[in-house]
Amino acid sequence: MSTIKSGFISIVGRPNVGKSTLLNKIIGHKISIVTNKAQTTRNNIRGILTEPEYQLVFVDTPGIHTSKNQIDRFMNSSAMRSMKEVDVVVFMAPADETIGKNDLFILNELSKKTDVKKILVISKADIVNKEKLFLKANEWSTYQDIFDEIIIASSTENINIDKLIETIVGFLPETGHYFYDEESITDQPNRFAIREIIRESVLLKAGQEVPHAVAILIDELEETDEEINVVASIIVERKSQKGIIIGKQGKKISDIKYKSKKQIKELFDKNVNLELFVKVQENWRNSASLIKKMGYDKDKY
Ligand SMILES: Nc1nc2c(ncn2[C@@H]2O[C@H](COP(=O)(O)OP(=O)(O)OP(=O)(O)O)[C@@H](O)[C@H]2O)c(=O)[nH]1
Repeated sequence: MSTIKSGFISIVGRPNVGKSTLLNKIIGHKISIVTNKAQTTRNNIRGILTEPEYQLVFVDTPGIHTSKNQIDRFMNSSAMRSMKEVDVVVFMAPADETIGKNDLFILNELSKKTDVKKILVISKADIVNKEKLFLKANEWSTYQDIFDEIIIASSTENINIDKLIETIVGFLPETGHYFYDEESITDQPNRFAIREIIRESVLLKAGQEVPHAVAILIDELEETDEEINVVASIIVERKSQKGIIIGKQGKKISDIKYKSKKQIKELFDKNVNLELFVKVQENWRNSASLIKKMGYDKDKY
């Protein structure tokens, strides 16, 4: 039986090189955008591609993906950190532009990363002729040692996109599990976002005291034009953790509820009714490192 491969990927590069277009192409209709409001202290999840054999979780690298004055923001340490926390970095540079100082800056940073796989995508291959493409590939070959793979691709013409996906999958670890269950990311992005908000509130309010092995299950979710009704369970591994999350006279759980409600309200701009339960389920997932990998790093708080 084959083992599931899964991991985190970020797509980096100067503005306008085609990062969003590539991501949309890869994710297709499966895109599940979680708004910025839902994710304040860690990498944003931009989209997830789930297949029986693998799951690719694309995360935002703040300042590299969307910023106009990209280099300034790239310098900020959270962008640097987020590059460390992924398994694969896809660096994009367009076939029709010269290698600029911004590229060189990112290249220099990439060259220092030994713990991630790096793929160079020479993008927009469709807009230059073969001769120019050859010259461009040649130009980039100076930097080939930095990369584990170089792929010439076009998102709009669907050139080498499958090859890119295959390459990414090849670089991912065999984890044997998905990070996100498929149901929650395909047709129910709201459920996904709410779950993330609650999880974040739990970790902010009780993260120091409970190991980061907390799972959130949305038991009920009803949405009308005016309001959202949510019933959710916070799953912990041990009884003692349940006590910590509930807190003295229910103080902590009520803080968690208040914070979650506020954020869900902001996100959807509707009234929110939220019921939270804390349940113990031993060894629900025996992997604190997995949680850390998903960005719940207490060092960030
Ligand atoms: N011809 C061609 N155009 C492309 C391709 N990929 C992207 N583009 C175009 O390039 C422009 C920029 O693409 P985006 O995907 O927005 O680039 P980005 O890197 O996400 O840009 P920022 O959000 O500013 O960082 C758009 O006009 C796209 O249509 C491609 O493969 N071929």
